[in-house]
Amino acid sequence: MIQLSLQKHLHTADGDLLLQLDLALKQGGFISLYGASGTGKTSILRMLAGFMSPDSGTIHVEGSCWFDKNKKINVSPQRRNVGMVFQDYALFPNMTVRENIAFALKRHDPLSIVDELLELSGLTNLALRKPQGLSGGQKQRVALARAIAQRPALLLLDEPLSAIDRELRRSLQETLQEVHRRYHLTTVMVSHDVEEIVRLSDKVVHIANGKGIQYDSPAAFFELQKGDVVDVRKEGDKTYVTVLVENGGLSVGDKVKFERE
Ligand SMILES: Nc1ncnc2c1ncn2[C@@H]1O[C@H](COP(=O)(O)OP(=O)(O)OP(=O)(O)O)[C@@H](O)[C@H]1O
Repeated sequence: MIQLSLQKHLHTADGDLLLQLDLALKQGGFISLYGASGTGKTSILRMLAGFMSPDSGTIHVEGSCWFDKNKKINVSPQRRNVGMVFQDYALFPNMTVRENIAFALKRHDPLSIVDELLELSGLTNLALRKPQGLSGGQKQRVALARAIAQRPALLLLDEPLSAIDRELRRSLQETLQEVHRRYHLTTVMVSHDVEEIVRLSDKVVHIANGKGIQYDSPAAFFELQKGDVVDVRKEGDKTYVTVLVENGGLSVGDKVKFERE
């Protein structure tokens, strides 16, 4: 269980904003943060990772306290056991794909984990390449595999797929789904993409006016029903339409499926 109660004054372009967030996230859950630009979504991830200090509040992750303002506890980012994937994949340029992933292993971890992740991410044939020889989507797969290799208590994804074109994004979403199914990593993702949120997450938190409101069904939050168009996107001369074909909405995977026409 992950429990947070955070308060932070943000200095936004429109003046000061008090961000207040109370959240409980069950182990293995996948939650998405959704909201307009500048509402503090990335700041929430940074506070979870330890790169930004809340003004007050607490963060507890699976029984350990990472932050408690009153008790003056603020565990460093290195000791928080967080995996992160951001839009700009920060890979080590001088290491191969395999080495980039292996770098995240803990000391006694078997190297077979790297092979498993290479296979899961469709990177086996690229294992010996350096990052400069990879496409954006492939680099993002490496970043994801590396984040998973450390088997973090919390996986933080900040619009990890937004710089990637439609086709690749779809296949990366499938990889993310598979990762989540296999490793049960508690995941918090920032996304503006309704389709992505409904497909991947089991809860959504809408951040607006400094407050976060949690909804148990992303499909219901977006007021989607069977047959509704979730997303229309033009890419080159093709138009992709995503439709919700089953209304159930409480979880992704078996219950919510998508089709393209
Ligand atoms: N350390 C800080 N202290 C106070 N305010 C900050 C700090 N860091 C960032 N901010 C401000 O917080 C606001 C929210 O930024 P943040 O990146 O969290 O929003 P966001 O919801 O992720 O936006 P986007 O969707 O555009 O990525 C911004 O106006 C930013 O300038």
